[in-house]
This record gives sequence, structure tokens and C-alpha cells, in this order.
Amino acid sequence: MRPAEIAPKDRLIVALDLPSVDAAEAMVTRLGNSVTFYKIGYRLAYAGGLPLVTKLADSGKKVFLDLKLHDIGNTVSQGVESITRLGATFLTVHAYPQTMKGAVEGRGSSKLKLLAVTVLTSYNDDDLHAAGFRLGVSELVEARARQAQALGIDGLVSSPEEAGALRKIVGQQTNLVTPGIRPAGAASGDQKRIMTPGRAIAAGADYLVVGRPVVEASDPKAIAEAIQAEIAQALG
Ligand SMILES: O=c1ccn([C@@H]2O[C@H](COP(=O)(O)O)[C@@H](O)[C@H]2O)c(=O)[nH]1
Repeated sequence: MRPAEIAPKDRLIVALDLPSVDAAEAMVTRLGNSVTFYKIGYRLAYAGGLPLVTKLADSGKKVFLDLKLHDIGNTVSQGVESITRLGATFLTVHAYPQTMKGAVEGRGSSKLKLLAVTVLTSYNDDDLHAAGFRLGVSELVEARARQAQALGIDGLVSSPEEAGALRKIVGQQTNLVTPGIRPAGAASGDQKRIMTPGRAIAAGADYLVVGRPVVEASDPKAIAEAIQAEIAQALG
């Protein structure tokens, strides 16, 4: 599906950052038909959550497997080839050229879409410099986006702050997936580059990833539906 055709409801990806498969399944049940797209990341994957990718996909949900792979190209390629069998829609790799090239080789002709993580949303310029990078956030995100596109990556993970500039670089067909989403008044936690759902969509994001504001809420379904309503309003 082309990004412009995605229904507002399907643009919310809820991060199942929960301690066990039982807790994740209970959250999916609680969210019911409201949420169609889930993200499984480190916490759940390392707690036995990989089979849940296939279970959710078989039940009609979409799954974003956020493993942020990064290794020598051959290892990434072999890992991605294994992951193609799980039924995920999206898989993340870090946006290093060897890593992205290996991932594209491993993905082969499967339907799995590869997302390159440009610069983590918990990083600002100072964090990048402390990690030894010469470029600031916006320069590094844009440079990595150009490399990702040239290597055949399907989408980018960035903060919504970079979505507008990225759209101009990669065009309309590349999926822009943005964590760092905070409904007005929500705690930012460790996220440093954040936006509200409505502003993120207006800035050009295709998908919004939201974890703690939904899964730690007393009424997760109400929060998820409020975010979806904000998305719909921003799309007009
Ligand atoms: O740059 C990135 C890449 C991935 N993430 C992931 O998204 C969610 C965000 O969770 P919140 O609780 O809404 O902050 C989390 O699983 C991260 O691993 C990201 O935040 N930034």
C-alpha cells in the first residue's frame, strides 16, 4: 500500500514494550479492534516474544519487528533471511551502509519491508558528538536517508522533527515511521526529539510509534483512540 493510502487508524503502531508474552497478549486483547499495528522490540523479543510476531500476523494484525540489527553484512543478511519467515511487515536495521546492504540481500524477494533507523529519537546533537560523530542530528539523518534510499531500503525511522526534510529527499513512496510521539501533556521520558501526533502527521510522518503513553495508561484503548482521532484530524 502506498503511504498516502493508509487509513488513519492503521497509522498508529503501538509498541508492546511489556515484560512477558502474557502481558503483551493481554494488552492486545484490551486494545481489541482499535489497534491494527503492533511493534515488538527488545523487551518482548528477548522475553520469548518472537512467536507472537507470527501469531499476531496470522490473526490479521500487522507487526513491526524492531530489532535494530547491526553486524557484519553477511550476518545481517542471514538474520534477515530467517526473519522473512516470521510474517512481520516491518523490520529495523541501523542505517550503516554494510548493514543496510546485507539486509536488502537477506530480504530478497520477500514482502518484508526494511526500515533504516537514522538517528535514535533519544539523541540530540550533544549525544551524537559524545558518541564521536562530527555531524549533528539533521545532517546525519539526511545523509543516512540518502544512503538508505540508494541501497533499496523501504522506509526510515526518524523523529517527526526530520519528517518534512526527509519527505523532500526521499519522495512520497518511502515509509516515514516516527517514534518520539507524545500526546500533549504526556511525559517525554528519555525521548529528546518529540512531537504530538497531530503535528507529526502534519510534518509528513506516515506511521506513529507510541509505547509508554498507551501501554502504561490506565485506559490504553481510550488513549489509542484519541491518538487515532488526532491523526484523522491532521489528515483532514
Ligand atoms: O529512534 C527510535 C527508534 C525506535 N524507538 C522505539 O519506539 C518506541 C517508543 O516508545 P515510547 O514509550 O513511546 O517512548 C520504543 O519501543 C523504542 O525502542 C524509539 O523510541 N526511537
